[in-house]
Amino acid sequence: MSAATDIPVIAVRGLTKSFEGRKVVSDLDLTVNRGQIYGFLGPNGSGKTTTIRMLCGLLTPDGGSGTCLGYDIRKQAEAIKRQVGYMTQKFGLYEDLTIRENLTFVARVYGLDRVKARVDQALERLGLDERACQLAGKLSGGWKQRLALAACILHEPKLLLLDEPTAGVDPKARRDFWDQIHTLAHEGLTVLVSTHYMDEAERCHEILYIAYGKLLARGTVPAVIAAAHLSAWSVEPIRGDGTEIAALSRQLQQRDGVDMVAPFGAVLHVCGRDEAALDAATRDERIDPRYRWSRVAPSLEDVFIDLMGRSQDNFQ
Ligand SMILES: Nc1ncnc2c1ncn2[C@@H]1O[C@H](COP(=O)(O)OP(=O)(O)OP(=O)(O)O)[C@@H](O)[C@H]1O
Repeated sequence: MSAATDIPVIAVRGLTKSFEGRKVVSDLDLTVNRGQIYGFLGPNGSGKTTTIRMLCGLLTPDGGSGTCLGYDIRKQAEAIKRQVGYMTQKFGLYEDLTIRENLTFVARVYGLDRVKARVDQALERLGLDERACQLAGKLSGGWKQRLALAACILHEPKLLLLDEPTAGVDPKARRDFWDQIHTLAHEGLTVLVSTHYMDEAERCHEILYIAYGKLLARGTVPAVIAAAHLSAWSVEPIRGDGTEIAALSRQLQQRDGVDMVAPFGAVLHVCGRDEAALDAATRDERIDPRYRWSRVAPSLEDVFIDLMGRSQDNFQ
């Protein structure tokens, strides 16, 4: 049976997985549409990799059901694996083989047909053709990731599951990598990508924020920010050596009405879910001449820090 095109690429309900008696993914519902880029965000250990592995048939869920590419995630794992490109955090390339040799090797290991044509196409799609003869071991981190992505699309998957593909890669290379992801999405590929970088989150069509195994927020970046109902102030020290701002941060964290305090360089962001309570809680400090307080729009990072704090409270 082949996957129908009008149904969601991923449609799962109630996904649950425990390790050693501890729930790491809890009752997760997820629907993903074709040609879109979904960013999977959340603190370390929140269950992103586990979810990705359940979706592509590498791990069987303890509970829940659904389909990936039209195939049952419990019963048709092999069919799913054939149509999914999965890029793990660590790609095992052969350093003493060239880019082309690496791709040819991967194509042969997976028993693909038309090896040369597939490798040529992957090289071209990812702009690797001019470097095809370079040794993989001599590539920068960004180019290595691009090679890993090329290896993932050799079998022409319909869905890419990318697990922190740009961890440790410099900003320019990350931007280039994201341009590639967008090109692939334009060509019809659906992408679910986990990341810890806010700038990458902002390049997704939708983001999914997961903490302690629970999906806490999803939607476009503006929708996720709006749904958090956060009010925010930024606090800038006018004079002093910066030690006061650390003390101020500690003081404000204790106050009712202040839900989140986070430093961004020399500036402090102070947020609350109840605007009146936040304003009341910070009234005295806002007239302190050592600081300049300005009302700001909450950033995605503010929202994530707040969500993380809240989920931690629920978890403990
Ligand atoms: N095979 C396993 N056996 C036991 N525990 C596991 C196993 N795989 C994952 N875990 C645990 O499950 C939790 C969730 O891990 P997971 O890798 O899914 O999180 P993550 O959100 O991808 O984290 P990160 O952002 O650090 O990659 C972690 O506490 C991890 O230690």
